[in-house]
Amino acid sequence: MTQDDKKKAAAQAAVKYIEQGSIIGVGTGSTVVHFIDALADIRHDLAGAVSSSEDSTARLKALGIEVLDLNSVGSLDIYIDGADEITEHKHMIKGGGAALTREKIIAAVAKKFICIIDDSKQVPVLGKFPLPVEVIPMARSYVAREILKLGGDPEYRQGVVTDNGNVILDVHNLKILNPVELERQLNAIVGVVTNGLFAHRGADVVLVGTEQGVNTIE
Ligand SMILES: O=C(CO)[C@H](O)[C@H](O)COP(=O)(O)O
Repeated sequence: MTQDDKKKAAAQAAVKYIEQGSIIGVGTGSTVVHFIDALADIRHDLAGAVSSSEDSTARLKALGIEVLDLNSVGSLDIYIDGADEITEHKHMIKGGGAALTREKIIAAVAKKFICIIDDSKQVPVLGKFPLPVEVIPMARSYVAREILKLGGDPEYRQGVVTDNGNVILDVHNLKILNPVELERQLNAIVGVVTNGLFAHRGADVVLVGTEQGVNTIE
């Protein structure tokens, strides 16, 4: 079984959490692509979707699923998205696909966050995967210097502009023992839009694709 097979199995398992007539939040990434594909069978049961990226929006629309502005949605029952790393406490690093800010906004609104991953994403401590930080372009060098003071090694993700018109710094060499505090510290740097730590608002349910099938962590 490949890593992609495991992603697909986790993504398909998420469909059963969707209630008829609901509006769903949809993340970004290769695991979410499998999830959107799995929506084909139930697309007529959905009242619409809120999307975290232009890529997911295009895929949802191609299936005939209406994509709604988050501002027009009073509440959101469920958000489904992948992760780059996740701990047993359901704290995550996200943003490998540069969609972290919209992902974090939708996750904040949603009542339930379902994280879909293959088992390579499970880690004891966050930080091996470089932590993405979305930054206003003119603040890039200043933010990089502030991140150095926090003990991380920021690297400018060349050639990437987020859907919000900003840039990404990937922060290497962090051993993140207190993700809630680091999330707060990074967001307090002027010029940071948000960072890829999802600790203050972690996942509620994790669906893990493994060789043996899909494990559910509630
Ligand atoms: O946070 C994300 C995008 O910004 C993705 O959820 C994360 O990068 C995982 O991606 P994939 O499903 O391709 O492994």
